[in-house]
Amino acid sequence: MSGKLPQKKFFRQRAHSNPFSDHHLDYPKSPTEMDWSTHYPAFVSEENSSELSLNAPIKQVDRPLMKKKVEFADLGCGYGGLLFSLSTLYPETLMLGMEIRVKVEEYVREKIIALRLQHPGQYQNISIIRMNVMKFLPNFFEKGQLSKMFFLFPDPHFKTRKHKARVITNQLLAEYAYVLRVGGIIYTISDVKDLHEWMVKHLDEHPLFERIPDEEVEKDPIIPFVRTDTEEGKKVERNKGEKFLACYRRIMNQ
Ligand SMILES: C[S@@+](CC[C@H](N)C(=O)[O-])C[C@H]1O[C@@H](n2cnc3c(N)ncnc32)[C@H](O)[C@@H]1O
Repeated sequence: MSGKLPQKKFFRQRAHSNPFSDHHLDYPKSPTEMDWSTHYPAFVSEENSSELSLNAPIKQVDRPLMKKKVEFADLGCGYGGLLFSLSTLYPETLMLGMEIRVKVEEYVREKIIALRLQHPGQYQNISIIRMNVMKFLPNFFEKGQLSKMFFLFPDPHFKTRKHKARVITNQLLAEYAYVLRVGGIIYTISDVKDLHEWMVKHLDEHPLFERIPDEEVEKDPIIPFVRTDTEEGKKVERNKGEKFLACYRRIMNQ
């Protein structure tokens, strides 16, 4: 491994991947079966070595214990701009990008490896998984595990018959509410007003989310990165497009 950053031009893939087709994705049967040690080797717990020491009682260790659990999830992370920015800002928080396109996932994975080599000790807290966020989320995360979920410039799926492929729907919100802890935040942003209004409508209607007032949202230190640090956000900036932001807090069951 040279530590050379991957070039995006070799990892291009057509913009849309059908979330309903069979992608032959690997996913754990449940969160306890997920091995995070290969994703975040610097966060593997020292307790594993004592488990394996000669004097320790013999015990089946399926997968290494981790010091931390993933807390931030970027759903449909694309080329990973947000992860790379937040990584050094919150070095002790584990973050995961989730992306359905093979080449795009490969690009982010290679970039993480290269950055870890270039900057020893850094970028250890970010990783990526190729997955369909519409299908297997509760297989990866326990109830209330996540503190932040990002839906940044999701695919708009303009046509009415394609709306079911949007990543915010009533059914999916129930899953997001399950993996997001009470007090956790969903961040949504889009340059497509119709999609923004669709996300706001669904989140407003859901009993487990409440909208965070704009004045409060603007005080959140993550917001500038949400607006400008993803590849899509940069593209909208270049084209002088408008960006519509809406953030929601997970609330308790009434
Ligand atoms: C318009 S791009 C935005 C990427 C990134 N969030 C950004 O702001 O640059 C939407 C991304 O979501 C991914 N995506 C769409 N549906 C998905 C799904 N069901 N599961 C995982 N990723 C998905 C697409 O492959 C694409 O990379």
